[in-house]
Amino acid sequence: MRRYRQFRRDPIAFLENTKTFGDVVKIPSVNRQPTYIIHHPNVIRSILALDEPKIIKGSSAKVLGLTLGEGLLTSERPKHHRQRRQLQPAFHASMVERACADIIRLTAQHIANWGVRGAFCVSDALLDLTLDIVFEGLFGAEVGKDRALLHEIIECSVEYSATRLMQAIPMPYWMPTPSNQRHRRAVEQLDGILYRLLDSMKDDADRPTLLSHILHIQDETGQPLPMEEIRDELATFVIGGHETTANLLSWVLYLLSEHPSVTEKVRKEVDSVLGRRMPTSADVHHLPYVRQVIRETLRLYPPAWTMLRETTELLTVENIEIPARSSLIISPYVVHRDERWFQRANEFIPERFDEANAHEWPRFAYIPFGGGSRTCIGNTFAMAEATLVLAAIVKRYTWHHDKARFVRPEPSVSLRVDGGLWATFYERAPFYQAL
Ligand code: HEM
Repeated sequence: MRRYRQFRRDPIAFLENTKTFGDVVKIPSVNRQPTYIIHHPNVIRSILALDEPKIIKGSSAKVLGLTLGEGLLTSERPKHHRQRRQLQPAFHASMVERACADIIRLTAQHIANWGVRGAFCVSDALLDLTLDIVFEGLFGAEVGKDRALLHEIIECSVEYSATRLMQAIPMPYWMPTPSNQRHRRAVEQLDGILYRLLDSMKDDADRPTLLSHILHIQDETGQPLPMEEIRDELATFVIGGHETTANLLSWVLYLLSEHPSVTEKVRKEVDSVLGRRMPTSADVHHLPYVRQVIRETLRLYPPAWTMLRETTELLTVENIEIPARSSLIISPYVVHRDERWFQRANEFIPERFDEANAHEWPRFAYIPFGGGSRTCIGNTFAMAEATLVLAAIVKRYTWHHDKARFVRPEPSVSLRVDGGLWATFYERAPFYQAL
Protein backbone atom coordinates (compact mmCIF):
# COMPACT_ATOMS: atom_id res chain seq x y z
CA MET A 1 0.00 0.00 0.00
CA ARG A 2 2.94 2.31 0.78
CA ARG A 3 4.29 1.85 -2.76
CA TYR A 4 0.88 2.50 -4.17
CA ARG A 5 0.66 5.78 -2.24
CA GLN A 6 4.10 6.76 -3.60
CA PHE A 7 2.87 6.02 -7.11
CA ARG A 8 -0.21 8.19 -6.67
CA ARG A 9 1.80 11.06 -5.16
CA ASP A 10 4.44 11.24 -7.93
CA PRO A 11 3.96 8.58 -10.60
CA ILE A 12 6.89 9.67 -12.75
CA ALA A 13 9.42 9.67 -9.88
CA PHE A 14 8.03 6.34 -8.72
CA LEU A 15 8.41 4.75 -12.16
CA GLU A 16 11.90 6.20 -12.59
CA ASN A 17 12.99 4.84 -9.21
CA THR A 18 11.87 1.33 -10.09
CA LYS A 19 14.48 1.33 -12.89
CA THR A 20 17.15 0.64 -10.26
CA PHE A 21 15.49 -2.73 -9.47
CA GLY A 22 15.77 -4.19 -12.97
CA ASP A 23 14.21 -4.25 -16.42
CA VAL A 24 10.98 -5.93 -15.31
CA VAL A 25 9.95 -4.90 -11.82
CA LYS A 26 7.10 -6.56 -9.96
CA ILE A 27 5.00 -4.41 -7.66
CA PRO A 28 3.04 -6.37 -5.06
CA SER A 29 -0.67 -6.37 -5.75
CA VAL A 30 -3.23 -4.22 -3.98
CA ASN A 31 -6.15 -5.77 -5.87
CA ARG A 32 -4.92 -9.36 -6.30
CA GLN A 33 -3.59 -8.46 -9.76
CA PRO A 34 0.24 -8.08 -9.72
CA THR A 35 1.70 -5.15 -11.64
CA TYR A 36 4.92 -5.29 -13.66
CA ILE A 37 6.80 -2.19 -14.72
CA ILE A 38 8.67 -2.79 -17.95
CA HIS A 39 11.90 -0.95 -18.71
CA HIS A 40 13.57 -3.03 -21.43
CA PRO A 41 12.92 -2.43 -25.16
CA ASN A 42 12.96 -6.17 -25.94
CA VAL A 43 10.24 -6.86 -23.40
CA ILE A 44 8.29 -3.82 -24.66
CA ARG A 45 8.60 -5.20 -28.19
CA SER A 46 7.22 -8.51 -27.05
CA ILE A 47 4.23 -6.86 -25.34
CA LEU A 48 3.38 -4.33 -28.06
CA ALA A 49 4.25 -6.33 -31.16
CA LEU A 50 5.38 -9.97 -30.90
CA ASP A 51 3.09 -11.46 -28.28
CA GLU A 52 -0.01 -9.40 -28.93
CA PRO A 53 -2.41 -12.41 -28.79
CA LYS A 54 -1.58 -12.77 -25.08
CA ILE A 55 -2.13 -9.09 -24.31
CA ILE A 56 -5.19 -6.87 -23.92
CA LYS A 57 -5.69 -3.27 -22.88
CA GLY A 58 -8.00 -4.46 -20.13
CA SER A 59 -9.12 -2.25 -17.27
CA SER A 60 -7.40 0.93 -18.53
CA ALA A 61 -9.48 0.73 -21.72
CA LYS A 62 -12.59 0.23 -19.62
CA VAL A 63 -11.84 3.41 -17.67
CA LEU A 64 -11.27 5.47 -20.84
CA GLY A 65 -14.24 3.69 -22.39
CA LEU A 66 -16.56 5.36 -19.86
CA THR A 67 -16.04 8.46 -22.01
CA LEU A 68 -14.95 7.06 -25.38
CA GLY A 69 -17.12 3.95 -25.58
CA GLU A 70 -15.56 1.29 -27.78
CA GLY A 71 -13.72 3.44 -30.31
CA LEU A 72 -10.38 2.53 -31.87
CA LEU A 73 -8.35 3.47 -28.77
CA THR A 74 -10.36 1.43 -26.27
CA SER A 75 -11.73 -1.59 -28.16
CA GLU A 76 -10.17 -5.05 -27.91
CA ARG A 77 -9.65 -7.78 -30.52
CA PRO A 78 -11.43 -8.83 -32.71
CA LYS A 79 -13.41 -5.57 -32.88
CA HIS A 80 -10.19 -3.55 -32.88
CA HIS A 81 -8.85 -5.40 -35.96
CA ARG A 82 -12.00 -4.64 -37.90
CA GLN A 83 -12.04 -0.96 -36.85
CA ARG A 84 -8.36 -0.48 -37.68
CA ARG A 85 -8.86 -2.04 -41.14
CA GLN A 86 -11.82 0.26 -41.78
CA LEU A 87 -10.21 3.47 -40.48
CA GLN A 88 -6.62 3.11 -41.70
CA PRO A 89 -7.34 4.28 -45.29
CA ALA A 90 -8.64 7.59 -43.94
CA PHE A 91 -5.12 8.36 -42.66
CA HIS A 92 -3.57 8.03 -46.10
CA ALA A 93 -0.97 10.69 -46.98
CA SER A 94 -3.49 12.43 -49.27
CA MET A 95 -5.89 13.01 -46.34
CA VAL A 96 -3.07 14.44 -44.24
CA GLU A 97 -2.07 16.68 -47.13
CA ARG A 98 -5.63 17.99 -47.54
CA ALA A 99 -5.88 18.68 -43.80
CA CYS A 100 -2.62 20.70 -43.93
CA ALA A 101 -4.45 23.58 -45.64
CA ASP A 102 -6.83 23.76 -42.65
CA ILE A 103 -3.94 23.49 -40.19
CA ILE A 104 -2.12 26.43 -41.80
CA ARG A 105 -5.24 28.62 -42.07
CA LEU A 106 -6.34 27.93 -38.50
CA THR A 107 -2.85 28.45 -37.10
CA ALA A 108 -2.60 31.85 -38.80
CA GLN A 109 -5.96 32.87 -37.28
CA HIS A 110 -5.21 31.57 -33.80
CA ILE A 111 -1.72 33.03 -33.40
CA ALA A 112 -2.54 36.41 -34.98
CA ASN A 113 -2.84 38.30 -31.68
CA TRP A 114 -0.24 36.47 -29.59
CA GLY A 115 2.13 39.43 -29.85
CA VAL A 116 -0.23 41.88 -28.12
CA ARG A 117 -1.44 39.72 -25.23
CA GLY A 118 1.45 40.05 -22.75
CA ALA A 119 2.05 36.87 -20.75
CA PHE A 120 -0.69 34.30 -21.31
CA CYS A 121 -1.27 30.59 -20.92
CA VAL A 122 -0.10 29.38 -24.32
CA SER A 123 -1.01 25.77 -23.41
CA ASP A 124 -4.71 26.78 -23.32
CA ALA A 125 -4.33 28.65 -26.62
CA LEU A 126 -2.79 25.54 -28.21
CA LEU A 127 -5.62 23.35 -26.92
CA ASP A 128 -8.08 25.68 -28.59
CA LEU A 129 -6.11 25.57 -31.86
CA THR A 130 -5.74 21.78 -31.94
CA LEU A 131 -9.45 21.32 -31.14
CA ASP A 132 -10.30 23.45 -34.18
CA ILE A 133 -7.82 21.43 -36.26
CA VAL A 134 -9.54 18.15 -35.32
CA PHE A 135 -12.98 19.58 -36.12
CA GLU A 136 -12.15 21.40 -39.34
CA GLY A 137 -9.22 19.29 -40.60
CA LEU A 138 -10.63 15.86 -39.76
CA PHE A 139 -14.40 16.38 -39.62
CA GLY A 140 -14.90 19.30 -42.01
CA ALA A 141 -17.07 21.01 -39.36
CA GLU A 142 -16.75 24.07 -37.15
CA VAL A 143 -16.62 23.84 -33.35
CA GLY A 144 -19.00 26.81 -33.30
CA LYS A 145 -20.96 27.84 -30.22
CA ASP A 146 -20.06 24.63 -28.33
CA ARG A 147 -16.42 25.66 -27.89
CA ALA A 148 -16.40 26.62 -24.18
CA LEU A 149 -18.68 23.74 -23.22
CA LEU A 150 -16.57 21.28 -25.18
CA HIS A 151 -13.36 22.36 -23.41
CA GLU A 152 -15.18 21.99 -20.09
CA ILE A 153 -16.53 18.53 -20.94
CA ILE A 154 -13.14 17.32 -22.14
CA GLU A 155 -11.38 18.66 -19.04
CA CYS A 156 -13.96 16.99 -16.79
CA SER A 157 -13.66 13.60 -18.50
CA VAL A 158 -9.85 13.72 -18.71
CA GLU A 159 -9.58 14.60 -15.00
CA TYR A 160 -12.05 11.88 -14.13
CA SER A 161 -10.21 9.24 -16.19
CA ALA A 162 -6.78 10.26 -14.84
CA THR A 163 -8.00 9.97 -11.23
CA ARG A 164 -9.74 6.66 -11.86
CA LEU A 165 -6.71 5.17 -13.66
CA MET A 166 -4.60 5.85 -10.57
CA GLN A 167 -7.07 4.30 -8.12
CA ALA A 168 -6.36 0.69 -7.09
CA ILE A 169 -10.02 0.03 -6.32
CA PRO A 170 -12.23 2.74 -7.82
CA MET A 171 -15.84 3.28 -6.72
CA PRO A 172 -18.27 1.40 -9.00
CA TYR A 173 -19.49 3.64 -11.82
CA TRP A 174 -23.13 3.02 -10.96
CA MET A 175 -22.71 4.64 -7.52
CA PRO A 176 -24.09 8.20 -7.49
CA THR A 177 -20.90 9.80 -6.09
CA PRO A 178 -20.48 13.49 -7.03
CA SER A 179 -17.61 12.71 -9.40
CA ASN A 180 -19.48 9.83 -11.10
CA GLN A 181 -22.48 12.11 -11.55
CA ARG A 182 -20.36 14.95 -12.95
CA HIS A 183 -18.77 12.54 -15.39
CA ARG A 184 -22.11 11.08 -16.51
CA ARG A 185 -23.39 14.61 -17.15
CA ALA A 186 -20.25 15.45 -19.17
CA VAL A 187 -20.70 12.31 -21.32
CA GLU A 188 -24.36 13.19 -21.95
CA GLN A 189 -23.33 16.68 -23.05
CA LEU A 190 -20.57 15.25 -25.26
CA ASP A 191 -23.10 12.88 -26.86
CA GLY A 192 -25.39 15.84 -27.54
CA ILE A 193 -22.62 17.75 -29.34
CA LEU A 194 -21.42 14.73 -31.36
CA TYR A 195 -24.90 13.61 -32.44
CA ARG A 196 -25.74 17.19 -33.47
CA LEU A 197 -22.51 17.26 -35.47
CA LEU A 198 -23.43 13.97 -37.17
CA ASP A 199 -26.89 15.27 -37.97
CA SER A 200 -25.51 18.43 -39.54
CA MET A 201 -22.94 16.49 -41.61
CA LYS A 202 -25.31 13.99 -43.22
CA ASP A 203 -25.88 16.20 -46.26
CA ASP A 204 -22.23 17.15 -46.52
CA ALA A 205 -20.78 13.64 -46.34
CA ASP A 206 -19.09 13.87 -49.74
CA ARG A 207 -16.32 16.21 -48.63
CA PRO A 208 -13.21 14.02 -48.35
CA THR A 209 -12.62 14.07 -44.59
CA LEU A 210 -12.10 11.45 -41.89
CA LEU A 211 -15.71 11.94 -40.87
CA SER A 212 -17.09 11.36 -44.36
CA HIS A 213 -14.87 8.26 -44.63
CA ILE A 214 -16.41 6.93 -41.40
CA LEU A 215 -19.94 7.73 -42.62
CA HIS A 216 -19.28 5.72 -45.80
CA ILE A 217 -17.91 2.60 -44.08
CA GLN A 218 -20.07 -0.48 -44.75
CA ASP A 219 -19.98 -3.96 -43.27
CA GLU A 220 -20.04 -7.16 -45.39
CA THR A 221 -23.82 -6.85 -45.78
CA GLY A 222 -23.60 -3.25 -46.98
CA GLN A 223 -24.84 -1.76 -43.70
CA PRO A 224 -23.28 1.49 -42.41
CA LEU A 225 -21.72 1.59 -38.96
CA PRO A 226 -24.24 1.98 -36.14
CA MET A 227 -24.57 5.60 -34.95
CA GLU A 228 -23.25 4.64 -31.49
CA GLU A 229 -20.03 3.31 -33.02
CA ILE A 230 -19.58 6.45 -35.11
CA ARG A 231 -20.10 8.50 -31.95
CA ASP A 232 -17.39 6.46 -30.19
CA GLU A 233 -14.90 7.02 -33.02
CA LEU A 234 -15.60 10.76 -33.06
CA ALA A 235 -15.21 11.02 -29.28
CA THR A 236 -11.90 9.13 -29.62
CA PHE A 237 -10.55 11.45 -32.30
CA VAL A 238 -11.68 14.60 -30.48
CA ILE A 239 -10.18 13.60 -27.14
CA GLY A 240 -7.20 11.50 -28.35
CA GLY A 241 -6.32 13.79 -31.23
CA HIS A 242 -6.08 17.26 -29.74
CA GLU A 243 -4.61 17.37 -26.22
CA THR A 244 -1.67 15.11 -27.16
CA THR A 245 -0.54 17.47 -29.93
CA ALA A 246 -1.25 20.60 -27.86
CA ASN A 247 0.87 19.23 -24.99
CA LEU A 248 3.66 18.32 -27.39
CA LEU A 249 3.68 21.89 -28.74
CA SER A 250 3.71 23.39 -25.23
CA TRP A 251 6.80 21.32 -24.41
CA VAL A 252 8.46 22.34 -27.70
CA LEU A 253 7.90 26.03 -26.93
CA TYR A 254 9.27 25.53 -23.41
CA LEU A 255 12.39 23.68 -24.56
CA LEU A 256 13.10 26.21 -27.31
CA SER A 257 12.73 29.07 -24.85
CA GLU A 258 15.33 27.31 -22.66
CA HIS A 259 17.71 26.62 -25.58
CA PRO A 260 18.35 29.80 -27.61
CA SER A 261 20.99 28.20 -29.85
CA VAL A 262 18.52 25.51 -30.95
CA THR A 263 15.87 28.19 -31.53
CA GLU A 264 18.30 30.13 -33.69
CA LYS A 265 18.93 27.05 -35.83
CA VAL A 266 15.19 26.43 -36.17
CA ARG A 267 14.62 30.07 -37.15
CA LYS A 268 17.34 29.94 -39.80
CA GLU A 269 15.81 26.83 -41.34
CA VAL A 270 12.27 28.25 -41.29
CA ASP A 271 13.41 31.58 -42.80
CA SER A 272 15.45 29.94 -45.53
CA VAL A 273 12.72 27.46 -46.52
CA LEU A 274 9.71 29.79 -46.29
CA GLY A 275 11.17 33.21 -47.04
CA ARG A 276 8.18 35.53 -47.41
CA ARG A 277 5.56 32.94 -48.20
CA MET A 278 3.14 30.97 -46.02
CA PRO A 279 4.01 27.33 -45.23
CA THR A 280 2.31 24.67 -47.34
CA SER A 281 1.84 20.93 -46.92
CA ALA A 282 4.98 20.36 -49.04
CA ASP A 283 7.09 22.14 -46.39
CA VAL A 284 6.37 19.40 -43.85
CA HIS A 285 9.15 17.38 -45.46
CA HIS A 286 11.52 20.29 -46.08
CA LEU A 287 12.00 21.34 -42.48
CA PRO A 288 14.25 18.53 -41.19
CA TYR A 289 15.58 20.40 -38.17
CA VAL A 290 12.08 21.42 -37.05
CA ARG A 291 11.13 17.74 -37.17
CA GLN A 292 14.23 16.78 -35.19
CA VAL A 293 13.23 19.29 -32.51
CA ILE A 294 9.76 17.74 -32.39
CA ARG A 295 11.13 14.18 -32.21
CA GLU A 296 13.52 15.13 -29.42
CA THR A 297 10.68 16.81 -27.51
CA LEU A 298 8.61 13.63 -27.93
CA ARG A 299 11.54 11.77 -26.40
CA LEU A 300 11.88 13.99 -23.35
CA TYR A 301 8.19 14.77 -22.81
CA PRO A 302 6.15 12.05 -24.54
CA PRO A 303 2.48 13.09 -24.28
CA ALA A 304 1.56 9.39 -23.91
CA TRP A 305 3.82 8.99 -20.86
CA THR A 306 2.51 5.52 -20.01
CA MET A 307 0.88 2.66 -21.90
CA LEU A 308 -1.10 0.11 -19.90
CA ARG A 309 -1.75 -3.52 -20.75
CA GLU A 310 -2.82 -6.81 -19.14
CA THR A 311 -1.75 -10.38 -19.84
CA THR A 312 -4.39 -12.98 -20.66
CA GLU A 313 -1.86 -15.87 -20.65
CA LEU A 314 1.56 -16.58 -19.20
CA LEU A 315 4.12 -14.43 -21.03
CA THR A 316 7.73 -15.61 -21.12
CA VAL A 317 10.22 -13.10 -22.43
CA GLU A 318 13.99 -12.73 -21.88
CA ASN A 319 13.76 -15.63 -19.38
CA ILE A 320 11.24 -13.73 -17.29
CA GLU A 321 7.79 -15.15 -16.62
CA ILE A 322 4.86 -12.80 -16.27
CA PRO A 323 1.73 -14.68 -15.18
CA ALA A 324 -1.70 -14.36 -16.76
CA ARG A 325 -3.91 -11.58 -15.37
CA SER A 326 -1.00 -9.25 -14.59
CA SER A 327 -1.07 -5.50 -15.20
CA LEU A 328 1.79 -4.08 -17.26
CA ILE A 329 3.04 -0.51 -17.22
CA ILE A 330 5.28 0.73 -20.03
CA SER A 331 6.48 4.29 -19.59
CA PRO A 332 7.89 5.97 -22.71
CA TYR A 333 8.92 8.85 -20.39
CA VAL A 334 11.24 6.57 -18.39
CA VAL A 335 12.46 4.39 -21.28
CA HIS A 336 13.29 7.49 -23.37
CA ARG A 337 15.56 8.77 -20.58
CA ASP A 338 17.54 5.56 -20.13
CA GLU A 339 21.27 6.23 -20.53
CA ARG A 340 21.78 2.75 -21.99
CA TRP A 341 19.96 3.81 -25.16
CA PHE A 342 20.41 7.59 -25.25
CA GLN A 343 23.65 9.32 -24.33
CA ARG A 344 23.14 12.42 -22.16
CA ALA A 345 19.58 11.16 -21.96
CA ASN A 346 18.16 14.06 -19.93
CA GLU A 347 19.54 16.72 -22.27
CA PHE A 348 17.71 18.34 -25.18
CA ILE A 349 19.83 17.47 -28.24
CA PRO A 350 17.72 17.48 -31.44
CA GLU A 351 20.82 16.55 -33.48
CA ARG A 352 20.54 12.98 -32.20
CA PHE A 353 17.65 12.62 -34.69
CA ASP A 354 19.69 13.90 -37.64
CA GLU A 355 19.23 11.40 -40.47
CA ALA A 356 23.01 11.53 -41.05
CA ASN A 357 23.65 10.12 -37.55
CA ALA A 358 23.22 6.40 -37.12
CA HIS A 359 20.35 5.87 -34.68
CA GLU A 360 21.85 3.40 -32.30
CA TRP A 361 18.98 2.83 -29.94
CA PRO A 362 16.87 -0.35 -30.11
CA ARG A 363 13.60 0.18 -31.97
CA PHE A 364 11.33 -0.08 -28.95
CA ALA A 365 13.49 2.30 -26.89
CA TYR A 366 11.81 5.22 -28.69
CA ILE A 367 8.04 4.79 -28.66
CA PRO A 368 6.24 8.16 -28.47
CA PHE A 369 3.53 6.79 -30.77
CA GLY A 370 3.51 3.27 -29.31
CA GLY A 371 4.14 0.21 -31.46
CA GLY A 372 2.62 -2.92 -32.98
CA SER A 373 -0.96 -3.08 -34.18
CA ARG A 374 -2.00 -0.34 -31.75
CA THR A 375 0.50 2.25 -32.96
CA CYS A 376 -1.02 5.72 -33.05
CA ILE A 377 -3.14 5.94 -36.18
CA GLY A 378 -2.73 9.73 -36.18
CA ASN A 379 1.09 9.83 -35.99
CA THR A 380 1.73 11.20 -39.50
CA PHE A 381 -1.05 13.71 -39.04
CA ALA A 382 0.33 14.77 -35.62
CA MET A 383 3.87 15.19 -36.97
CA ALA A 384 2.63 17.27 -39.92
CA GLU A 385 0.46 19.37 -37.60
CA ALA A 386 3.25 20.00 -35.08
CA THR A 387 5.74 20.86 -37.85
CA LEU A 388 3.44 23.40 -39.52
CA VAL A 389 2.23 25.02 -36.29
CA LEU A 390 5.79 25.36 -34.98
CA ALA A 391 7.09 26.72 -38.29
CA ALA A 392 4.29 29.32 -38.31
CA ILE A 393 5.01 30.41 -34.73
CA VAL A 394 8.77 30.64 -35.30
CA LYS A 395 8.28 32.61 -38.51
CA ARG A 396 6.25 35.24 -36.78
CA TYR A 397 7.40 35.41 -33.15
CA THR A 398 10.16 35.21 -30.63
CA TRP A 399 9.04 34.29 -27.11
CA HIS A 400 10.14 33.51 -23.59
CA HIS A 401 8.29 31.55 -20.96
CA ASP A 402 7.48 33.00 -17.56
CA LYS A 403 10.44 31.88 -15.44
CA ALA A 404 8.65 32.80 -12.20
CA ARG A 405 6.43 29.75 -12.77
CA PHE A 406 8.18 26.46 -12.15
CA VAL A 407 7.74 24.29 -15.25
CA ARG A 408 7.24 20.63 -14.42
CA PRO A 409 5.27 17.78 -15.95
CA GLU A 410 1.79 16.94 -14.76
CA PRO A 411 1.10 13.29 -15.59
CA SER A 412 -2.59 13.37 -16.46
CA VAL A 413 -4.03 11.10 -19.19
CA SER A 414 -1.38 12.80 -21.33
CA LEU A 415 1.70 14.67 -20.11
CA ARG A 416 0.78 18.30 -19.46
CA VAL A 417 2.82 21.26 -18.31
CA ASP A 418 1.63 21.63 -14.71
CA GLY A 419 -0.48 24.81 -14.53
CA GLY A 420 0.06 25.33 -18.29
CA LEU A 421 2.99 27.07 -19.99
CA TRP A 422 2.84 30.86 -19.61
CA ALA A 423 4.78 32.87 -22.16
CA THR A 424 5.13 36.29 -23.77
CA PHE A 425 5.41 36.56 -27.57
CA TYR A 426 7.08 39.36 -29.57
CA GLU A 427 6.48 40.08 -33.26
CA ARG A 428 9.55 39.68 -35.43
CA ALA A 429 10.33 42.26 -38.15
CA PRO A 430 7.41 42.69 -40.62
CA PHE A 431 9.34 40.80 -43.31
CA TYR A 432 8.81 37.60 -41.37
CA GLN A 433 5.14 38.14 -40.54
CA ALA A 434 3.72 37.12 -43.90
CA LEU A 435 1.21 34.76 -42.26
C1 HEM B 1 1.78 14.18 -30.51
C2 HEM B 1 0.62 13.66 -30.69
C3 HEM B 1 0.25 12.24 -30.38
C4 HEM B 1 0.88 11.31 -29.60
C5 HEM B 1 2.18 11.47 -28.83
C6 HEM B 1 0.09 10.10 -29.66
C7 HEM B 1 0.43 8.92 -29.02
C8 HEM B 1 -0.27 7.75 -29.12
C9 HEM B 1 0.11 6.50 -28.55
C10 HEM B 1 1.37 6.24 -27.73
C11 HEM B 1 -0.83 5.58 -28.87
C12 HEM B 1 -0.83 4.11 -28.49
C13 HEM B 1 -1.53 3.92 -27.16
C14 HEM B 1 -1.40 2.50 -26.66
O1 HEM B 1 -0.79 1.66 -27.31
O2 HEM B 1 -1.93 2.23 -25.58
C15 HEM B 1 -1.85 6.27 -29.64
C16 HEM B 1 -2.98 5.66 -30.14
C17 HEM B 1 -3.93 6.34 -30.85
N1 HEM B 1 -3.88 7.65 -31.27
FE1 HEM B 1 -2.40 8.94 -30.95
N2 HEM B 1 -0.99 10.33 -30.44
C18 HEM B 1 -0.93 11.61 -30.91
C19 HEM B 1 -1.81 12.23 -31.77
C20 HEM B 1 -2.92 11.65 -32.29
C21 HEM B 1 -3.81 12.27 -33.24
C22 HEM B 1 -3.61 13.66 -33.85
C23 HEM B 1 -4.83 11.39 -33.47
C24 HEM B 1 -6.01 11.52 -34.37
C25 HEM B 1 -6.00 12.20 -35.45
C26 HEM B 1 -4.57 10.21 -32.66
C27 HEM B 1 -5.40 9.11 -32.57
C28 HEM B 1 -5.05 7.93 -31.95
C29 HEM B 1 -5.89 6.74 -31.95
C30 HEM B 1 -7.28 6.62 -32.57
C31 HEM B 1 -5.19 5.74 -31.28
C32 HEM B 1 -5.61 4.30 -31.06
C33 HEM B 1 -4.98 3.42 -32.14
C34 HEM B 1 -5.29 1.95 -32.01
O3 HEM B 1 -5.38 1.44 -30.90
O4 HEM B 1 -5.43 1.31 -33.07
N3 HEM B 1 -3.40 10.41 -31.96
N4 HEM B 1 -1.48 7.59 -29.79
